[in-house]
Amino acid sequence: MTVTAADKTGARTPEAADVITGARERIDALDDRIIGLIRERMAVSAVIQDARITSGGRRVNLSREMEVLDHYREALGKPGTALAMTMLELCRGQV
Ligand SMILES: O=C(O)C(=O)C[C@]1(C(=O)O)C=C[C@@H](O)C=C1
Repeated sequence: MTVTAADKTGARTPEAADVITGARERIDALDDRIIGLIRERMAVSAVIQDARITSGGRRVNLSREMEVLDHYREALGKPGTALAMTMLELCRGQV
């Protein structure tokens, strides 16, 4: 049995299936860019952490993390805080 575009998208018409297929391609491209930006952020964060640790400091700086969390919450609301916490974990590991 062949799988149609409508099956894959959940759409009930070919027109809706076309819209969804096109929009999903854009989402996949956006996700690739977001992942690239996250990797870039991880590398920059590592530079900061290495400099601080080499100078005798600690990996984590909680006051800065509060600023980052506020930034995301102000931009995206409460789920932004959860997103920022995941981002910080990716960048500095679990605390
Ligand atoms: O800004 C810093 O001081 C960093 O170390 C970067 C960063 C971050 O990824 O945003 C990572 C760890 C710190 O706890 C705070 C923030």
